[in-house]
Formats: sequence, structure tokens, C-alpha cells
Amino acid sequence: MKTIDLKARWQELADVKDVLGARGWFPGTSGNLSIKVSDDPLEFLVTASGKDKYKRTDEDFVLVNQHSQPAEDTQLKPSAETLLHQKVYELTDAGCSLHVHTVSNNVMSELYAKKGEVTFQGQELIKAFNLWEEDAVLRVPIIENPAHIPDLANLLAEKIDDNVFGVLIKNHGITVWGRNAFEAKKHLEAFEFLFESHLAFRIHIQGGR
Ligand SMILES: CSCCC(=O)C(=O)COP(=O)(O)O
Ligand SMILES: [Zn+2]
Repeated sequence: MKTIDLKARWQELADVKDVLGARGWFPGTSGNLSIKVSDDPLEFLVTASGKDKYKRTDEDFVLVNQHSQPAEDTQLKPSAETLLHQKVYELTDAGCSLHVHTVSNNVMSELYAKKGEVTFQGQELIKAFNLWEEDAVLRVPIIENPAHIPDLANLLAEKIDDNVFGVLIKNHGITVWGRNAFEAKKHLEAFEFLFESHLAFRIHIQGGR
């Protein structure tokens, strides 16, 4: 991959990071984002670990290889959750993977953890996932949150499927992907809208039941 492509991908991911940051979706340094730079061998840019993701700096991203290890000499540490991004690239045609912690995705993950998934039907915004039929159902698997990242990454990998565009991690956050940064961001925004609407409906119409 040429330097110009690396720069373009960096810029693209930095722009997405700014927009998500403006929404407050990186509380307490949480969240990590990645974008694919090369397919064979796999290389992707991923956010550096533990940083204030609301700030834009020249050290925001690290280029990693197919083993989630830095592909260049650097003092920066790739995200602690880089392995989840690696699994997404290995098992899908994704070009971008986004992970954020929000109040809505955490509450939804807790509410529906026992069911192991949450589904949406009859909601206009499931069209953001290319689901156009009237009876189409959007399914979002929910996984446990083991502290050992390889275990977490394996749980995520088990749920990845053609009709899955994101996975909720219980009391942790959501990991979503898309063929490129535009699509990944679209998916993330649609998920968060559906979660917020569902919770608002439960609180205001169903009295929290
Ligand atoms: C304080 S957030 C705990 C770690 C986490 O879940 C996360 O998303 C951020 O980790 P990173 O190493 O990518 O900064
Ligand atoms: Zn996280």
C-alpha cells in the first residue's frame, strides 16, 4: 500500500473519530477505531491505547499487521482490543471497524443479555443495514465480557455472520463494521438510534417495563 493511501485512510479515520467524539461517544478514554490499509497481508490503522480520543493528534493511530502487532517502529501501544478488529477483518469484507461505549448500548446489552440477542423489526432505520422488506428483522447478538481479550475476540468471532453488522458486549459497548468508514459509521449511528428509541419507548410509553 502506498504512503498516499495510508495518509488517506488515516485522514478518513481521524474524521470519523472527530464526529463520534463530538457526540461524546468516547467517555473515560473508552472506544477504539480501525481502518483497513491492506488486504494481503492484512494491515490496518487502529487507535493507540488509553488516549483521550476526543483530541486529534499525530499519534492517534498505530499501523498493525495481521497479528495485531505494530507494523512499524513505535512507542505507541495499539488498542488493548485490537484483536477484535483483527477478527472482524479476517471474517468479513469490512474495511472499517468501530467500537464505542455509550449509555444506551450498555443498558441494552444488560437488558437483553439473557436472551443473547436483541432484534428490531418495523423500524425504518433498519434500512441502514440494507434490510428493505417490510418483515425484515435486524438481529444484534450479545456476548459476555471476559477480561481476557483473546477470549472476548473468540466470542465475537463466533457471532460474526453475513446478516450481522455489529455485536453488543455486555456492560461494555458495541463493535460494528462496514465495507468502508462511511458504512461503518452509518451502521453505528443506526444502532445507537435504535437503542435510544427503544429505551425511550420503554421508559416513556411502557413506564420502564
Ligand atoms: C477505560 S476503557 C477500558 C478499555 C476499553 O474497553 C476500551 O474500549 C478502550 O481501550 P483502548 O486500549 O482501545 O484505549
Ligand atoms: Zn471497549
